[in-house]
Amino acid sequence: MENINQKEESITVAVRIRPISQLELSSDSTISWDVAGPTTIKESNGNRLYIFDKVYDETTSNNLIFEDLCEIMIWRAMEGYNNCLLCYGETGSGKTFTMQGNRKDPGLAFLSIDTIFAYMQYATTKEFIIRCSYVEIYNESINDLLNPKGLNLQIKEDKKNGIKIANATEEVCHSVAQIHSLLALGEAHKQFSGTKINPNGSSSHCIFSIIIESKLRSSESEIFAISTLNLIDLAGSEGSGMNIQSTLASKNREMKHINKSLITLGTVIMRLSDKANTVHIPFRDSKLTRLLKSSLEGSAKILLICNISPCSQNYDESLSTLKFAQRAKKISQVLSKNNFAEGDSLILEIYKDIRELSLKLCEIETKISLIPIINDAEEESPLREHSPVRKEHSGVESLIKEKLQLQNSLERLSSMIINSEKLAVNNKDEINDINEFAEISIKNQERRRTRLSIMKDSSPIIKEESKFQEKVARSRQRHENSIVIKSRKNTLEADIKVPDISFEVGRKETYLLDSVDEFLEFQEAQRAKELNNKGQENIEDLNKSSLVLIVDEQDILISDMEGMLKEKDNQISVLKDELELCRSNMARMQQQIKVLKEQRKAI
Ligand SMILES: Nc1ncnc2c1ncn2[C@@H]1O[C@H](COP(=O)(O)OP(=O)(O)OP(=O)(O)O)[C@@H](O)[C@H]1O
Repeated sequence: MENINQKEESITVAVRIRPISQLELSSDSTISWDVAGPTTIKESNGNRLYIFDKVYDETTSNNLIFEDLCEIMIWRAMEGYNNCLLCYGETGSGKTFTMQGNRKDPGLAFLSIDTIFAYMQYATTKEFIIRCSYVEIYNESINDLLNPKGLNLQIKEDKKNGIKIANATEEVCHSVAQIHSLLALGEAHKQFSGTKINPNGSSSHCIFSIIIESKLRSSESEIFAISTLNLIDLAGSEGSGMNIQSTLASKNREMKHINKSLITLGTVIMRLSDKANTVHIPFRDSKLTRLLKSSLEGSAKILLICNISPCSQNYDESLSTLKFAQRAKKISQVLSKNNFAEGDSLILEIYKDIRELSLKLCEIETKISLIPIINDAEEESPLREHSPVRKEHSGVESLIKEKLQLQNSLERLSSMIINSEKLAVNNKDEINDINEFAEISIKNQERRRTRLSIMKDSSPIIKEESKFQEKVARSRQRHENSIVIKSRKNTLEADIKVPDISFEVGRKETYLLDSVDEFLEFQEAQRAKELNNKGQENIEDLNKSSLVLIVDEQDILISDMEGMLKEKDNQISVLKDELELCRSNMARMQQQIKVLKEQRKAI
């Protein structure tokens, strides 16, 4: 598969302005920031413009941000690339709303989970294992949000596994509802600051990690992919940017610790953004930066969403957030797919265990079937205790017990593996067990699947996935219709690999042919069939999805051009203002020169 990410990319940075609050409406606060285009934010009372990958105003929904920036992140994650979403901003700026949202507008974490499950239903050739962990960094201590006893967890660092949190709970999840309940459990264990600005504000950095493993469904295949999607809701950044010393002096210990992580993050970002920097990068100075080290160095694609308040009373902090965002934008990363050894894969380990247990189960079933059945007469016999059959029978109970245990273990192991069929059944269960959230989530998954099939030609990852699925479907079809020529005299046996994909599906088709000529003829016919299929496909593809894509692409192009036009208009108006200023300065200077000349004449 083409490696789409072996090029240098910068961190994706977006800015989101939250709506003005009731409290702010009733105060004498004014609006400080305007969105001047899809990528530009402007000071309301000034001419300063800041440009990012995306800028969102107060009317933007989480769903729109997700489709703009996160959907592709999930696709990458499903294909084995690490991703990290960070929400940054001062207290009350909307970080948690962006991550979690509400029932009407679910946040990026919930939409990510829905999309992961939609993808798993779409990718019919693969099987998956999903594991989740949820930790917070509070007062420079890492606590397990899924286990209240897991306090002050340590960071483990080794060359093979990279950076990990030792003993953090990792739950294997097989449904959306199960992940939702983990998020709710974590929420109940979080540290809250409860400030006046934001009564429900969080005072810790919260990291929700989803580890995604996938493997081709063919049982022989040992090819697997593994990736981590980190969703990070940072604590309020106030005081971590400007006036650090004065702010720190006036805050309590908790605040200092929050800031220690964020100030270190700021320093790390600043040094990484300076390409000429040769100074040491202090990743190890805080827990947050230690955990983010490998992501920032390129092991994960980073999406940074900087949240700001629109109000004048928060101007300094918003400006500080924008400057942080500008520095982050300068960081380039060279991304690569995870390269794990077989021993690191849970999915392969589970497959191995399933194979071993199935074998044992077979042996036990054979043993049980070989034990003669005691008939009633024998049971009644006074010699029954000494009967060899009876003796054998005493062992049957323990065999049946062992069989039941094996069956339970097998069931438990295979329930960890997710595939498209199991999900279809799961979704039905979730609908039956209806709650409002499950309904929203299932509708969401359906929508994502539709988008997935519309987007398949425009995303390199989806294109590969769908090309692959089409190939497998074709090869299966061919296998069913294949003519197996029976051996006659002078038989020639030839193993014909299905072109391109036999390696991936790990399957060979064996045809028995009578002569070399027949073999060559057969090959020719296969090739012709393939070409014919391709032609058909191209026409169908063109008819079906091209129109939708062309319209979609044109819409994006138009909105981008409108944004660029707005930006240019803004720049022109800034330049016009400057020209006007220059002209009036020039007129004033000419006037002064005239006066000076007259004065000189008079002298
Ligand atoms: N885009 C938005 N649309 C509607 N309400 C929003 C939006 N952004 C934020 N809010 C509301 O503003 C308030 C503060 O937002 P939120 O709790 O997300 O801030 P935060 O940055 O996470 O704060 P803290 O750092 O203290 O946890 C909440 O009541 C939230 O519902």
